[in-house]
Amino acid sequence: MGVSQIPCFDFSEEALNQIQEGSEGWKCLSHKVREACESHGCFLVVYDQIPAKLREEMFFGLKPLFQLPEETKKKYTSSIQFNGYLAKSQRAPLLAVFGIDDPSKLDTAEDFTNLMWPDGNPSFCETLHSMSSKMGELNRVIMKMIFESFDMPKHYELNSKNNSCSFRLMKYDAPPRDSDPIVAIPAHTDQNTLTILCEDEVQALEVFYENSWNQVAFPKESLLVLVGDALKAWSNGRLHASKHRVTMSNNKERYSYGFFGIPKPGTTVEVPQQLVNKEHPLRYRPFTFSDYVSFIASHRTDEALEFYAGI
Ligand SMILES: O=C(O)CCC(=O)C(=O)O
Ligand SMILES: [Fe+2]
Repeated sequence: MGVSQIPCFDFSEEALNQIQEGSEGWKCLSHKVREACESHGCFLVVYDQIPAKLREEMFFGLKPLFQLPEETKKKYTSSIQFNGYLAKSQRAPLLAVFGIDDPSKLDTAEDFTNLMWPDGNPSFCETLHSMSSKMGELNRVIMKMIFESFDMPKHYELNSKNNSCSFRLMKYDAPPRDSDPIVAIPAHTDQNTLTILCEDEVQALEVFYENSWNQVAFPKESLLVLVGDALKAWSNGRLHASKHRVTMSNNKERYSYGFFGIPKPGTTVEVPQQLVNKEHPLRYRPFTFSDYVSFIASHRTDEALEFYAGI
């Protein structure tokens, strides 16, 4: 296991205030972000615009949520693939997940919390709504930087209209005492565009680069950003989709949550003409994102993107 040398960028309010969108400083940071997406497929951002109190409230709210009876949790279903309540499974034996449809919309957050707590839970509803809005804003800035680094700001406008999100809340049970480490989510790439993750104090997330697994050490107030298959495909394979997994090795439970940027149902993922040339011949055929996700649901395979859309 290597020591984490994941690129880390300062996205603090103070740092971002010094660079206006479109300025030289902004372009320079956009370029570094793109380089990290090409070399590692992931990077850390120090992001103080999520107050420490909001982070605490999020973790504080997750515990009672996952303690609800299984019948209650199962009531949360969704028409979007991999959203809804996903109980522990053979593939992920310690993990339970809520994949929630875009809770940065207040009514979606309310529908979810009213279903889980029939008397309502306005404080957790507000926490979920605020956290997903703040992570959504960070996603917007990073996507904008990536598109600008390719000198394609117009494509950002087009893509942002078709972008939605899924917010995932995750709980990993503690492995039995004295057990060997347990792979709680096997190695995978995310299918979506960009994922932004936050974990509690139990460090268990690993990313694969330079031929080895590296545990992610989150600096204070940081989040991990990962490139997914849809963004890799859009970039004609220039950006690298980060392979990652979760390995639980202590007798402690773990909570994490993440913002998953996803193209809206029916959106086509297509390599723009500007990214195809002699050096970079077309690598992926256009595909409908939701069809790709349905394909994965029935054919879990390594290199799914190459298999499904590779030319
Ligand atoms: O729990 C984590 O930190 C990672 C979860 C993850 O990789 C996923 O949900 O795709
Ligand atoms: Fe993942």
